Amino acid sequence: MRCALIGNPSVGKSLIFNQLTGLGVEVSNYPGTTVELMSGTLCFERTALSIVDLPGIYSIDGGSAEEELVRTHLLTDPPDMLVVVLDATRMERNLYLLLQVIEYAIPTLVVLNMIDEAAAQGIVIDRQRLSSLLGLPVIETAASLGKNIGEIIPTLLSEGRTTTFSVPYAPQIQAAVRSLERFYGAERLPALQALQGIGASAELIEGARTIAAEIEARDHITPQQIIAANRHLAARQIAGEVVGSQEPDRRFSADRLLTRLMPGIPILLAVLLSMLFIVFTLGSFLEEAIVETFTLYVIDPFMALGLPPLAESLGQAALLAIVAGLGIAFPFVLIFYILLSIVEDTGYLTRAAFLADRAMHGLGLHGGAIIPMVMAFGCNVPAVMAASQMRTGRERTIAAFLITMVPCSARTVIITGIVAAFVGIWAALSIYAIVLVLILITGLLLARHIPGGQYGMILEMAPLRRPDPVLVLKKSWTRIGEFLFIAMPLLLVGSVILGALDYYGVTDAFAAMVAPISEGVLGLPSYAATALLFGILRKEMAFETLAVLAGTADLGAVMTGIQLYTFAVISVLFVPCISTIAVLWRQMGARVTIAVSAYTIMLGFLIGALIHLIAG
Ligand SMILES: Nc1nc2c(ncn2[C@@H]2O[C@H](COP(=O)(O)OP(=O)(O)OP(=O)(O)O)[C@@H](O)[C@H]2O)c(=O)[nH]1
Ligand SMILES: [Mg+2]
Repeated sequence: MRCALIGNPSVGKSLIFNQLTGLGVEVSNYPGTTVELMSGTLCFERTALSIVDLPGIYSIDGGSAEEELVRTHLLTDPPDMLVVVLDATRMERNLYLLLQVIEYAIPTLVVLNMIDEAAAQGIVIDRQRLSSLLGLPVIETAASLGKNIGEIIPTLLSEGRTTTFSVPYAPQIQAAVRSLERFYGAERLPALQALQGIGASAELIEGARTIAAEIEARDHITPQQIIAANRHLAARQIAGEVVGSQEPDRRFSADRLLTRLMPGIPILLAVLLSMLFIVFTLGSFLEEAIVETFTLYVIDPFMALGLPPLAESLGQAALLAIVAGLGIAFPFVLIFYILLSIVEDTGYLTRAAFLADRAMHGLGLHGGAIIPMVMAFGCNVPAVMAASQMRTGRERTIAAFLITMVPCSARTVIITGIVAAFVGIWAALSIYAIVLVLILITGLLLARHIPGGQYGMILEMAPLRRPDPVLVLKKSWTRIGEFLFIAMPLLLVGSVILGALDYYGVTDAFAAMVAPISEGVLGLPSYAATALLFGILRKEMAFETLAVLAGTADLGAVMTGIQLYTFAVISVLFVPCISTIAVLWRQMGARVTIAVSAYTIMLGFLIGALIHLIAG
């Protein structure tokens, strides 16, 4: 099934197209932005629908490049259905085009866009009346607010039809059309076009020219001018019947503030930053409290039991997993989910997604991914869980890769504890820059190479409202349950396995085995490899283990700045921590988890080796 968007310049076609298909077409407040055919696909109730964004035109019978393009498209390769987009603030001019388009007899839906702008200007349109005059379905939208965009495709498919209206042309035009039909066996539309000097059949045009010359000689006006005048009159009459006025809508509309680039983007940034700040500070506070209490009352007493070494090792690994899960991931998960439920229930999430949509498309994601992506700076675990709600496997995979690369708070501990403390603040910031660039590159590459279409996101803009605290807590709790009861057991198992490997000396053997790499290729002391391995358990354990193995907390005394920098970059990049791996496995499956782990290991070592090569 193929459909096309058609309308005057700057009525919002491309904006609608973007929202329907998820493709980035130039949207600008400048007429004539779209000068070629853009097509995209949309999946609606299991049928694929291709949509073409036609360039904006004022008339379909003129000679400009765009007009010819649109006309040829409709004649030679007609879409199955048409969406005619009208600017509700300029009905007469827009109806003029509509009246021409309906002569092509393609099933049509009329979209009255910019309905928000019309309301602001005090213009009201009698939608029902318009619909019955034209014999076509009509819906009202505000593309810039995402309003009713979700109605377009369902209405088009269920109600799109050809019109019952025809422009009352002057008698001499009707007579001319009839004789062209009779003598040349032409259809009505080609006959009308031939009278205006356009069309594919030279014979028909020749015949029409003779008739046109007669009309002009008699009436001192060309058929082309008569046809245009008749259409203008019809457009004016319809507009006169359906357009009314009311008090301009001067109500304060929060939506207008939130969904425009200005001040929408600054507001979005402020919201994201404050969410991040809350997740960070409250999360770290809870984390510290939980970890300290747990160490004091559980781990220390356990170690004091003096169990046999194997039991002690495995027990310790299990306890470490509980600390990692409950003490570190849990506080972030909890706070993130409460905040997420709040932005969702207020309705702000859809506005944020709407604003971020275009930027995220470049990375193969949708606007909705903005919140998980940003919150991953707090902790990757809830971000991965949030991303597993995405609709297509392609998006979930891309999101899994990108989210697990985002430097979470534990990785920030490494960056600040190792690099900012011993190398310098600019060096620390440069690690963030490296990681962000890698995330961008990864996103761009994945978006190009992961198969599967990019589908549009249809956002239903629920009204803004105050969230209900009870509902927010309930929702957060259900989501947290997933983490506690599904990811935690996996985390425990993984950790115990790592503990056993350590007990049987596998980790030391590993360090010895990779010594040529860690020393030769990365320029790191051999114990650094063991520290990196422990970083899998809890990211910042890479830092703590390194200090233990180096025998001092003053890392600057035992390793060079470059070594510390390399170590930090690798531990930030390579393999997400075991909690993240556990949720990845649970939510996205083994393949994605293995792919993400392999990719990040490779990336970490590659960048580490590069740094050593350049600076070491
Ligand atoms: N207020 C308001 N502005 C809108 C609406 N829809 C689109 N716009 C704005 O109108 C401008 C034109 O939108 P486009 O989507 O580029 O229009 P177009 O029809 O593709 O234009 P051409 O490609 O030039 O034919 C942009 O600045 C949009 O943000 C709407 O419903 N309300
Ligand atoms: Mg456009």
